[in-house]
Parts: sequence; C-alpha cells; structure tokens
Amino acid sequence: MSPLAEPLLRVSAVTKHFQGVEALGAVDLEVAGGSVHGVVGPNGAGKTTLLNVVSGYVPPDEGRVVLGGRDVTRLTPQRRVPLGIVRTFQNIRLFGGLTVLENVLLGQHSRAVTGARSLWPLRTGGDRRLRAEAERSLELFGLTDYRGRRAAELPYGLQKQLEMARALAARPKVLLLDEPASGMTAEDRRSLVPRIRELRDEGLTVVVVEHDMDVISNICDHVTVLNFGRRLTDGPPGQVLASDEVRTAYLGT
Ligand SMILES: Nc1ncnc2c1ncn2[C@@H]1O[C@H](COP(=O)(O)OP(=O)(O)OP(=O)(O)O)[C@@H](O)[C@H]1O
Repeated sequence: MSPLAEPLLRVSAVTKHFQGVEALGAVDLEVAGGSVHGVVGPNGAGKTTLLNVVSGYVPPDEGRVVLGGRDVTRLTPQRRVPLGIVRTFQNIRLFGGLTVLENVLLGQHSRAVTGARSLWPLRTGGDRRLRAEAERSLELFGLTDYRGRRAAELPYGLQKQLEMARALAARPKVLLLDEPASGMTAEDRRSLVPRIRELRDEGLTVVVVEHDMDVISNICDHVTVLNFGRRLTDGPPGQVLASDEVRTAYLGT
C-alpha cells in the first residue's frame, strides 16, 4: 500500500483486556483494499481477539475499527455483515442438518435481512441470480458435487471449504478467515492457496489468521506479526518471516 492510500480497513490503537490479561495492547492494523493480509504470531498472541474485535464479536476497551472511512466500532456483528465485514470461525459453525447449497443460500441472506424472510430462497427455490451466485461459490471451493449433501456429512476439510463458501456468499468487502488451513489435509491446504489468490485477483480483501507459514507466504501480500498482544512488526511476508525478531518470538529463544 502506498503511504498516501487510505486503507480499506483500519484498526487504530485497539486494546482489550480479559480479567486483567492484556489480549491486545494498542494494536494498529492497516489493510489495503484488494490485498491478502496475514496476521500471525505465537499461541495466545491476540490474533483471534483481533478478528473478534474487527468482526464485532468482542468490544474493544479502547480504539477504533474503521471500514472504508466509516467507524464501525460500536456496531454488532450482524450490522457489520451488510457493510461488508464477514468472517469464518476457528471452530466450524455450519447448519449441519441443512444441505451444502442451503448453507450457502443462508450466507447470502445474512447480508440483507434476518429472521423468517432470510429463509425465503430456501422456501421458494430462490431467484436465478442468487442461485447462480451460490453455485459459483460452491464451484470456487470445489463443492459443486456435494451441493445436495447435508453439511454434517462432509469430511472436515470440506466443511472448512463450505464455511468459506458461505462467508463469500454474503458478498464481503473484507473476508476474515480464522485458521482456514487448520485440520486440513495437505491436499486441501494446497488447493486453498489458489482459491484465496483468485478471490484477491477479483478484488476481494482478505484478512487471514494462520499458523501454516507456507500458506501465509504463498497467499499474503502483507503480514502483521503479533506477540503478547502487541504488534511486533509488519511488512511483506518474505521480509517479515525471515526477520530475527520474528524467529525469536516464535521459538521463544
Ligand atoms: N474470552 C476470553 N476470556 C478470557 N481470556 C481470553 C478470552 N479470549 C482470549 N483470551 C486470552 O487473551 C489472550 C489472546 O488470546 P487469542 O485467542 O486472541 O490468541 P491467539 O493468538 O488467537 O492464540 P491461538 O493461536 O492459540 O489461537 C490469551 O491469553 C487468551 O487466553
């Protein structure tokens, strides 16, 4: 990002404590539109808390979250989705009894309305445009052949892909992925990389928390490293991941 460009997402001086533990201490994050931005760091560094603050699941003690110039710090997660902040979770949260396609259709409607009307496309078969969009999300994540299967029946790696397909269906401006590669087979991990790149090439902005450094270095334009709730450093992945201070933070030596 050029120093003059306004980031699409800006987190400013966010602090969060849990019972005296500082999970985040005055953390800044600037995410350029159309980029993939990685957030890495050792266990307990504050990565998920940062995603929770950006998506609205955890209110910060101090600091601000601004999307496209609009302050969203006080909005609920549900109010942030239609504005374009959509996330996946470390622990999968799907509707196991619904089909793969139905899960994606529900994802589409989380961007507009909540309550009974949000089930409208399931009841009526949905309109063609929404269907086509849902099919596209399924295709992108290799789920087309599974569209009629109950989500709970899918193997774990495909459930993770479905979580991403459903989040994508909400048409995010910023897609927040919490450990998308965790629990996936090596093959699933390999297929994740081109999928996320393709989304970025289409203009989507992605913030990804991930422990797999191969995935991070293959998909990210920029990486922020957290350590003990503080921003240790940030920059291009090659430079950041090779730095001595980052290696020391990970190895604890
Ligand atoms: N709801 C909570 N209640 C109490 N403490 C919490 C809560 N959420 C996070 N913490 C604490 O805040 C700190 C940061 O946790 P967080 O989950 O954000 O780290 P992380 O970098 O995502 O870790 P991991 O890589 O293990 O998922 C940890 O000390 C954690 O125990």
